[in-house]
Amino acid sequence: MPTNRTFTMIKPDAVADGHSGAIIQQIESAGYKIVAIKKVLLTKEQAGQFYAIHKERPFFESLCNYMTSNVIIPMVLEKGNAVQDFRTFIGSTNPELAEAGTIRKQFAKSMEANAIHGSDSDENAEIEGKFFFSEKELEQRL
Ligand SMILES: Nc1ncnc2c1ncn2[C@@H]1O[C@H](COP(=O)(O)OP(=O)(O)OP(=O)(O)O)[C@@H](O)[C@H]1O
Repeated sequence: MPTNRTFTMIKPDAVADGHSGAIIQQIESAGYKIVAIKKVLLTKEQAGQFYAIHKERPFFESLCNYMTSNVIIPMVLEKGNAVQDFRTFIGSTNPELAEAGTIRKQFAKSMEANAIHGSDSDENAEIEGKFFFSEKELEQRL
């Protein structure tokens, strides 16, 4: 059964460029409630763990370097049909292909530095949320 939560993180480029406030405002305006939020500087090891599924890909090392280049802002969000709707809301991984008005169309710089992450399934949303937040932090009722 689909849950109503997804996991996102504002990536280092968007934080460094001062876009985190605008992105959070758009997320809230689109109807997502913020269940949990923090600011984190990942270690290389943590970035490698988070993106372990990509470890054989040619961009893996560069991705881990990028993800540790500045702080990120991980969040757990709540809304009906959260996972699928949020993927549409942020737009394509490649910003050149992202629809007008999406977060990536507005703020992404490249395929790698693409401003924001969104979980691709309910199962991954739960795993990724627990990567950054304790059970207690995720208990919040909105
Ligand atoms: N070909 C590539 N070159 C460089 N970086 C890439 C490439 N493909 C993916 N990435 C980076 O790895 C991340 C994870 O890739 P994935 O295919 O899971 O994309 P996604 O599901 O759209 O992104 P995310 O999981 O961050 O929401 C991308 O968001 C991007 O930062």
